[in-house]
Amino acid sequence: MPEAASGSAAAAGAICAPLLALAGVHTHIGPYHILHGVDLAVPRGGLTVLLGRNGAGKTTALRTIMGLWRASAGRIDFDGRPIAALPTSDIARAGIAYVPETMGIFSDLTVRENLVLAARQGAMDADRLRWLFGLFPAIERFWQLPAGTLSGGQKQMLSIARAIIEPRQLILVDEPTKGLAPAIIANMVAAFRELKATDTTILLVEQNFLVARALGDNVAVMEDGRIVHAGAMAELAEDRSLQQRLLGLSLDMHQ
Ligand SMILES: Nc1ncnc2c1ncn2[C@@H]1O[C@H](COP(=O)(O)OP(=O)(O)OP(=O)(O)O)[C@@H](O)[C@H]1O
Repeated sequence: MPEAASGSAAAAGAICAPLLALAGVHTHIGPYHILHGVDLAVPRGGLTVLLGRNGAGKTTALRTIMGLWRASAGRIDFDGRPIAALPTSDIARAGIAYVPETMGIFSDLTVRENLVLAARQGAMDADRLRWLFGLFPAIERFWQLPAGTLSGGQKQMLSIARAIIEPRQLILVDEPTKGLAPAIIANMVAAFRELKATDTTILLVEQNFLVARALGDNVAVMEDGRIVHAGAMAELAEDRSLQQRLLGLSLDMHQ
């Protein structure tokens, strides 16, 4: 192959390289072997949904990416750099934010204080804040109230706002719609759509298949600590027998 052609092929490969790639990742929690060789590629831009039944290992995968559990084997690359051995603080500094299912907000502090603490320099950019208020109006409305007084949906929105108070390359979000009323879920979907329109790549654990289908560009399905399916969301959304096989879903039940 002529040199110029092989150079441009390499350049194309670099452009298409996933933002986050897990290869053969195992995680043990104490004596328990939870992840059994996870291979997962999260493309740059867009939203990848991680689906799977309860206990499949989705939360463990997010926590392992974030360095909150240590991978016992395998490789995790973010933006072309190995991160599996880095402390969580360095992984966050590299540009990954994590919104745990437990949300991690401080109930006794005000909404404002929760956001100030999440900003790296302790100072919030005014334009960014205005954009966040547009995304989640409740944040502005309850600015001076203790976060503990917010509703479940508002707390969830605050926890996402904390993750994106500064631009991030990748956010990992664990079941943000769990237990929320349909109207609040619709707000959440709208906010994720807007977030998708920015440069942020999103890896979303989501059990609500309608939400997953509405937001996902790509999907990966976990079972027993492994990825058993990965591909375009459109393909899974159109294939009921694949849904049934992978997720035990009857889509009609979810509409
Ligand atoms: N701290 C822990 N100690 C022991 N086992 C754990 C711990 N955390 C998770 N597990 C086990 O690891 C497995 C995967 O759990 P994980 O929370 O990652 O699954 P999940 O797919 O996120 O499920 P869910 O939707 O129920 O949260 C489960 O069998 C769970 O019981």
